[in-house]
Amino acid sequence: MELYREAIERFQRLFERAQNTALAEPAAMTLATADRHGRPSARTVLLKQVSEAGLVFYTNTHSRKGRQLSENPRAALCLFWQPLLEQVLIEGSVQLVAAQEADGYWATRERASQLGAWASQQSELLESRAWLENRVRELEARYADQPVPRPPYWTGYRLVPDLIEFWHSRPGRLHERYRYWFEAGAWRCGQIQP
Ligand SMILES: Cc1cc2nc3c(=O)[nH]c(=O)nc-3n(C[C@H](O)[C@H](O)[C@H](O)COP(=O)(O)O)c2cc1C
Ligand SMILES: Cc1ncc(COP(=O)(O)O)c(C=O)c1O
Repeated sequence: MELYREAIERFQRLFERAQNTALAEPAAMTLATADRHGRPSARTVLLKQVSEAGLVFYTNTHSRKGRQLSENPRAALCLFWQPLLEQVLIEGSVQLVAAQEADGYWATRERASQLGAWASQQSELLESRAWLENRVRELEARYADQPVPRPPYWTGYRLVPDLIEFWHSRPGRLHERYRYWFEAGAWRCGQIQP
């Protein structure tokens, strides 16, 4: 676990550096999932928490990614912080966060985003923008003067890493790659050819 702790701390230090750049969304990460047949898909999500317990993002469990994760609870993340010329790849298994933890994060979200989570059946076909806007108006009326509760289908996922790779750009494409991975009951690490 010492190597794992080292990898997470290394990630946290890099993430802090990324947050001190001019990047608009340093927490943006590409999340790759696959369905039960192994057919992959990818999209951007925001990293909301990172610790030795894993990396947390929030989304709709009925979305395409949510359905894929229920069929196949493994995922991969890719973060590229251009001003730092640093890339991090993370792979692992994914689990739902505890309801209390999701409630805690939900409470910090902007009210408009909370209503948006109720309004949108994420990843389903949309008949028209007007329909969606009307739904938001209805929800505004329904929850007027009261907190917006967390929808049962909106929660967090925690990716528990079994591979973390740090990539740093170097001249001649001779990049530095340093990989930590879990194998046969132990964490290992080593450099990888560019
Ligand atoms: C910078 C950025 C951050 C995003 N963050 C999230 C997020 O944290 N959660 C989320 O559900 N969608 C987020 N999205 C939207 C997703 O990329 C995606 O469109 C949505 O989750 C539906 O994906 P799916 O149909 O593959 O499930 C973000 C998009 C961008 C461009
Ligand atoms: C649909 C959706 N859900 C969730 C998020 C991220 O969470 P939050 O809105 O709480 O920052 C985003 C960020 O872009 C998003 O587009």
